[in-house]
Amino acid sequence: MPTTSPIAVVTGASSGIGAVYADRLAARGYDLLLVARRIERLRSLADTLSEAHGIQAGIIEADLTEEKSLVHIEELLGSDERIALLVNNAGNGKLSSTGDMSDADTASTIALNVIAPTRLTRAVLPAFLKRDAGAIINIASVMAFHSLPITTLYSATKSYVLALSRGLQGEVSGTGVRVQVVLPAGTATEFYDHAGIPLSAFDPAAVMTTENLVDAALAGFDQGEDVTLPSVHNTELWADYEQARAALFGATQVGIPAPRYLVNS
Ligand SMILES: NC(=O)C1=CN([C@@H]2O[C@H](COP(=O)(O)OP(=O)(O)OC[C@H]3O[C@@H](n4cnc5c(N)ncnc54)[C@H](OP(=O)(O)O)[C@@H]3O)[C@@H](O)[C@H]2O)C=CC1
Ligand SMILES: N[C@@H](C=O)C(=O)O
Repeated sequence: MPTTSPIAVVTGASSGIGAVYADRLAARGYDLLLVARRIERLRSLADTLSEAHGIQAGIIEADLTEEKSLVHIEELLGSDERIALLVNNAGNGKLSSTGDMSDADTASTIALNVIAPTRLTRAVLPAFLKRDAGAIINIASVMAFHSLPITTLYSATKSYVLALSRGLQGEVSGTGVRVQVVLPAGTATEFYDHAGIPLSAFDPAAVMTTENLVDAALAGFDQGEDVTLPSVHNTELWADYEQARAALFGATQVGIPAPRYLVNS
């Protein structure tokens, strides 16, 4: 039976953070469009959630590093007026030095973590702005502002997601459209099955359960946060970071070289 419930599109919904987002959004009454490559997982999750929450759950088998998949999802995002929320969650990352990464892994991580959320955001934003309603949740990472020798490329892609989200927040300011960027720290998911370093290598005390992560991220969304750091207890740290960032930017706008660089004049 056709419904008028809002639809949440969740990429990377076949496991981990995306699968929990799907459950929580279903519990909030969203119909779902679940996107990933493992169709059997999507089908099982969709059946479970529609049964448990009485919602309609659609599934789309898509490799978001492939053009034809992106075009298909873009067309949906731009045309289905029931779509009210896009969760750009799908992502991967090999934890290795840049030189040790294969060309295929390098391309895959940039395509999935950078190109896909950009394309899907650009597909849905005009419709959200036209309706003056809608929300985009981008899943970045704390690695967006911290690089290690084994996370260089991954950190760069997540830094892009953070910067993209912050810029979008400025673009939609004053409208009914919201953009939230979530920066999880280590979270117990299958991410590490493909990352090259097992989850067991991390301090368990520093790793959050997926349920706690998503529940905290949605609490941040409900509180109207633009930037949500689920594991950071001291909110002043982000405020200080942003204040320092703005001050540094202001200090760049002087038009003359700093004295320490006038060494040959
Ligand atoms: N786990 C952690 O410690 C942290 C994770 N994150 C981020 O959280 C997000 C979710 O990751 P997480 O849940 O941890 O890991 P998972 O590996 O459990 O989930 C990744 C999801 O992305 C999907 N995906 C992977 N490749 C593709 C592709 N080519 N096309 C479409 N979908 C794809 C996977 O589905 P399928 O394989 O079926 O396609 C899966 O559903 C990622 O963006 C990650 O960077 C951020 C900080 C910490
Ligand atoms: N996925 C994790 C890799 O280090 C993270 O983003 O924290």
